[in-house]
Amino acid sequence: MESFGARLHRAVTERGPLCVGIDPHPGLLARWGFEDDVRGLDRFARTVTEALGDRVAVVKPQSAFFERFGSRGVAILESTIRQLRDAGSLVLLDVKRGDIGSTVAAYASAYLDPSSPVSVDAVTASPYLGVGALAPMFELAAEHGGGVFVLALTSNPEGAAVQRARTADGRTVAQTVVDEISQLNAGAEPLGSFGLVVGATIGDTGHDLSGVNGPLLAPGLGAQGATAADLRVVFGSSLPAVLPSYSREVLNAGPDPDALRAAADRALADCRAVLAAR
Ligand SMILES: O=c1ccn([C@@H]2O[C@H](COP(=O)(O)O)[C@@H](O)[C@H]2O)c(=O)[nH]1
Repeated sequence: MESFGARLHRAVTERGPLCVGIDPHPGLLARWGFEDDVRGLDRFARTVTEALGDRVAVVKPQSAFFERFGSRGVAILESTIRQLRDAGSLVLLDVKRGDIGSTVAAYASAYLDPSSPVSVDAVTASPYLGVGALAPMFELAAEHGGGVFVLALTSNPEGAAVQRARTADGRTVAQTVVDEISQLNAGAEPLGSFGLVVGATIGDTGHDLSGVNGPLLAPGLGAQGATAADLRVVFGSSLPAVLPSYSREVLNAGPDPDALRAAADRALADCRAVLAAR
């Protein structure tokens, strides 16, 4: 079984370092001229999938925007995942799950067991019940070639109070998360399967990401105010591992598929210019 890290490395080599989110905000549905209902959700997700599924390395559906329509929204999430995988992009489901270990095992089977209808290539996870509590997710991901991106330094301003608090040994909470994920990826080639979420908005926080040996998902670009140039400030020598992530910045260009593709191409070009100049 090929690891997620290896599959991601190949996807980024072939398609470029870019993740585009599918975030069907009510405001975006309105802007696209779609109703804020299940049909509008379906049209939105299909439009993004058909425009970008065959050219972007990673597509990141935001589960919340599907869940808000109940079981019919989740059914659309299922079909969106299928279509994206058929089109060749890796699917990173943004669900930010985390719980006690026995419940994490159930989340793991939901998203990382290939027999599940909502099985994806990778998920986002929250470490605030302890990184160790996510072990069932790491284990199932390793077994099936999946990936897990754990929140470390999130892009929102509220995150800092928790994530940059100091633990008893003087490290920040975020640095303990970084260090635990680094251990999981030790020795993996060409890239570990366990990633971190580090917002592009956070500036130079002095955290040491040099040993992660896994992908660094960078949301916060575009709508939240960060630019590709900020990636250099946030990530420094770890730039090669960065997977820049845009949602509204690209989605605002829709629903015209050509305009969506052009917006994704622009985002990729902006990031490539920074990542190539490292
Ligand atoms: O730290 C984080 C973690 C996740 N996100 C998610 O990424 C997208 C960002 O959307 P934009 O429209 O590009 O702002 C969204 O789904 C968030 O839930 C994040 O922003 N920051």
